[in-house]
Amino acid sequence: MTSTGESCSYTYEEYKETADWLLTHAKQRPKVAIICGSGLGGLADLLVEKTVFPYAEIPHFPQSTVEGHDGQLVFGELNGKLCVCMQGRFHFYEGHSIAKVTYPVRVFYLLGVDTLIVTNAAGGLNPKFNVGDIMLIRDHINLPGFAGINPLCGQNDDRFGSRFPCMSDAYDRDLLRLAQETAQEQGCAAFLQQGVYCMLAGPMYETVAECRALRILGAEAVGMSTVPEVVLARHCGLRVLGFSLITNKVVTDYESTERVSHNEVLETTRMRTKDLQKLVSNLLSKL
Ligand SMILES: O=P(O)(O)O[C@H]1O[C@H](CO)[C@@H](O)[C@H]1O
Ligand SMILES: Nc1nc2[nH]cnc2c(=O)[nH]1
Repeated sequence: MTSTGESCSYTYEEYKETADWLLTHAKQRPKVAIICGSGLGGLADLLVEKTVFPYAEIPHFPQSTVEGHDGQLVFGELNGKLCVCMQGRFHFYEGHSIAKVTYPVRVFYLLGVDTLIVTNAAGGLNPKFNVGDIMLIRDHINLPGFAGINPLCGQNDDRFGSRFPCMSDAYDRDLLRLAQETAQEQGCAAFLQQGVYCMLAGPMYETVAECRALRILGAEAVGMSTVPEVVLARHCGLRVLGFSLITNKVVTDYESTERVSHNEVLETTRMRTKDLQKLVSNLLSKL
């Protein structure tokens, strides 16, 4: 890893060393990678024939520091599909560089993964959304990217992807359709939404004025993750499907007495995690 001032990047060889270590130690060769959001790591517990690697044991792997993110990589089978699950993701606000936050994505690519499923906990900006809704991510707004915090900044490595990747197709339309169909079949269409996720660096939640501004920008859910991983996944050609669990409604009114907290966020994930797990698991059987 090289680090100059605020920027930091990994070499191709470092990603390769991690991938080769995992290929040596794991029996499975997954095609699907799943990143579990805050309080949503239970999905990885459903895998069978598991091989579990605490992040601390994996060469070059970063460490999780946030409650609700366990910090282990789980290989196994879910509903007939070989998967690798990140039980705990990395966030920029934890002090990780953006290269660290996204490190696992290139490792997944080198493992032979072709599809990335991302999940997160997010605040609902769209007034039609309810707490407990599952929002399929149709698109995102990379707000830190507007300010130059982007995992693709720096020298491009053509072995991963091109200098100027397209992002107008960031979220795979076929996978979105499949997720909708699956939700209909399992009877959870009533709380399924679709919308635009906006990433802010965090770790503070938003002010009233910020929430109002985000709505004007077209954001429908807000969180502190996901976008960097998706950008890097698209750079190396992975198909992406994303789910935001709406854990709270953002405050857009100065008279409101509601105060969001991470406890509230984790409580909502507990209420809806089984539905989300079922949705991902049912969908996997169709891939
Ligand atoms: O995006 P995930 O990791 O699911 O978690 C979301 O919830 C946490 C805040 O409660 C932040 O980490 C935010 O990004
Ligand atoms: N930024 C942000 N992240 C969240 N994660 C869960 N809820 C929220 C929220 O309201 N705002």
